[in-house]
Amino acid sequence: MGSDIAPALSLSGIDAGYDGRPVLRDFSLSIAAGEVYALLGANGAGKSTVARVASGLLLARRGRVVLGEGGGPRGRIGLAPQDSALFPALSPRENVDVTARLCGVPKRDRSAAVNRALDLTGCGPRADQPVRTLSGGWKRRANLSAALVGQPRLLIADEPTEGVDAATRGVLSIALRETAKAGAGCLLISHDAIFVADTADRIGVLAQGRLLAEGAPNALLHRAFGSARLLSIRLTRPASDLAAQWFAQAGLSASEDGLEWRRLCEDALAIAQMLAAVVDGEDGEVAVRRPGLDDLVAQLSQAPS
Ligand SMILES: Nc1ncnc2c1ncn2[C@@H]1O[C@H](COP(=O)(O)OP(=O)(O)OP(=O)(O)O)[C@@H](O)[C@H]1O
Repeated sequence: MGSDIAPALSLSGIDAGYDGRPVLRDFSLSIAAGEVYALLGANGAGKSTVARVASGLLLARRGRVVLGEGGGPRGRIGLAPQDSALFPALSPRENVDVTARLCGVPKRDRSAAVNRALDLTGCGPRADQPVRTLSGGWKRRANLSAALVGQPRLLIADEPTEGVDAATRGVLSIALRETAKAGAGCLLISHDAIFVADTADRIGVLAQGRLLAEGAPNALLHRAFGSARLLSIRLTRPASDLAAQWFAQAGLSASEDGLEWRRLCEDALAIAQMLAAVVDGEDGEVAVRRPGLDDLVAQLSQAPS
């Protein structure tokens, strides 16, 4: 993203928390117009707190929140919260229409704006039945449509893919990409590493209220892991003493429950071949894969900050 583009969101030097307990300390983040920025991090890292500060739901004790060019009205933020903000007795179309009114979309443009927002998430086939009768995936689509109807300059989507299937995930990814292409900045909060890898231009990894890494997903993965591969062995019951000895000698570490053994290394394939017969004898499975964003989050969250 070019630095000449005005940020859709700029947070600088933010201190924020709850009941006097700090969560974010001297926290800064900038999202360009046209950019999808994903915040990743373990449970409790502070991701939703960033979203609350950005959307004005939580007041920062210190620091600056600047929206759009010099800061736009709050109506220009579209918020798709983690817990759906829809009226269960109304249909997606009626819910999106209510949000359009609240955002101040003029009456003459409202029907087109509602249709456009429903189309963006592919919500059309379920647009006219009560939200309470919809499955989780369709509710997620409707939730995002409501956030999009005001054509926000900043879209904040908190866990938009929680509990959705692969097809819906694909549709929601395209909806976010289209929204960014139309010039909005998107703050995406997600534990869904596949969705983030498909959707985000940049990611930030948050731990204990601090950004530990920031950059394009592939660049961050390359920086963290280079050409190393992740070797993992999955067992249905803890390894026998002899197998455990083999795994430990090959440099693998066991998970807490003893059912998974892992090692990140350059020669993962060779080690997997060497251990194949031992794993087979334990009735287990061995796999070698490229480390992903969830591995990056786990690695950074474990490292002392
Ligand atoms: N309303 C609240 N009152 C008090 N403490 C809160 C409140 N909301 C969040 N917290 C605390 O603030 C910290 C950060 O929470 P936050 O919800 O921002 O994390 P998160 O990264 O979004 O987590 P998750 O992935 O589980 O949604 C946690 O320790 C949490 O317990």
